[in-house]
Amino acid sequence: MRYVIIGAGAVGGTIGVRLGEAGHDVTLVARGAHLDAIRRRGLTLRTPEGTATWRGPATDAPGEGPLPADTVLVLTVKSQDTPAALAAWADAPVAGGGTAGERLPLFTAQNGVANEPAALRLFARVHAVCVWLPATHLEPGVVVANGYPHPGMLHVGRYPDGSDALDHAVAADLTGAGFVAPVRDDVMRWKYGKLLANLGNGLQALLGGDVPADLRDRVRAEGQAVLAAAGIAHTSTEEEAAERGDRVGHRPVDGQERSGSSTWQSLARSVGSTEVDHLNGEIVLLGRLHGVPTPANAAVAYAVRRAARERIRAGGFPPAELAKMIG
Ligand SMILES: NC(=O)C1=CN([C@@H]2O[C@H](COP(=O)(O)OP(=O)(O)OC[C@H]3O[C@@H](n4cnc5c(N)ncnc54)[C@H](OP(=O)(O)O)[C@@H]3O)[C@@H](O)[C@H]2O)C=CC1
Ligand SMILES: CC(C)(CO)C(=O)C(=O)O
Repeated sequence: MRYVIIGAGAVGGTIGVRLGEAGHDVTLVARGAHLDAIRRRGLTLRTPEGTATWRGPATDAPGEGPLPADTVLVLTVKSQDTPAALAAWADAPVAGGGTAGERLPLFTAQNGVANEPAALRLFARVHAVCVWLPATHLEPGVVVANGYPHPGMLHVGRYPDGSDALDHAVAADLTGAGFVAPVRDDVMRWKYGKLLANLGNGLQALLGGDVPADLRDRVRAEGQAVLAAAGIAHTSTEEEAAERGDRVGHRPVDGQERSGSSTWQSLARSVGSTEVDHLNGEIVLLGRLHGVPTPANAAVAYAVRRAARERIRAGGFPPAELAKMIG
């Protein structure tokens, strides 16, 4: 199998470099200064165990020629970038006829739960990955992965449910590349559990440092109430933690702990958008559909959107204003 990693940032860069180091055929998809840096100097992955630099094909779009029929596409852009990335790759021709959307499998290794239905509009074969992988991408050409002793846990399964031989084959490749990669028949249950964990991302991005427990508990309690009202199954914090055990911890890299959540990193890099509408915003959407009020998640989503628009750097949003909004 050949892997095309669409969005070789923190998560995609870690997965791509580790698969490449394990001997797999990997192409990285990136854009802008990050793509330029990868083309010039390779992609450098810094981990608690040392630094590796991957040198191989990097692109920003499918080429003119057809994609090999054994290509596996792995989508690792932030959720707000999913529609454009899917559109760019769905109609790419595949060797032997047909398009990527018709023939190639697409694995969504992302947070949130809206990427899979979006992918299924354009790709017939969608697999979901629940990603526990603490990584950071702040500098072009460089990714830092703090996971230890494994770089991360990647639950793999068919969307919307079930699992097949390809899930097992991809999980085996990920395991060979150092990840903990269980195959799940109910991968979306894991992803909804992860969604609850990620409701703290926006708060962490706004305030920096550790999220105050009372604020984190408020957004999670709303999330739990909404999922219960919607009848959506999710893993519990205890089940998640037991599964990860001591396999997915983290350590400093070159003396530095991980700086902040993936949402924090979007503000820190001032990219102008964040994933918040697919995290806290997903709870707001489900709350509106099922008649459950979600004022705390709505306030966090609003504040993160404002911070991204006004390019307020991560951790710089006025805490008093936030506390007033959340109430
Ligand atoms: N970081 C983490 O520790 C974790 C992240 N996740 C999830 O993983 C997913 C990816 O997050 P993360 O790796 O942090 O994100 P990053 O921003 O680090 O990486 C995504 C990369 O994709 C690039 N990109 C976006 N759209 C395109 C496109 N159309 N073509 C080419 N490149 C593109 C981005 O470029 P640009 O910089 O220009 O936007 C960026 O370099 C998210 O859903 C996140 O929530 C899950 C667990 C942990
Ligand atoms: C939970 C965490 C921090 C790492 O897996 C994450 O999902 C994120 O930063 O988005």
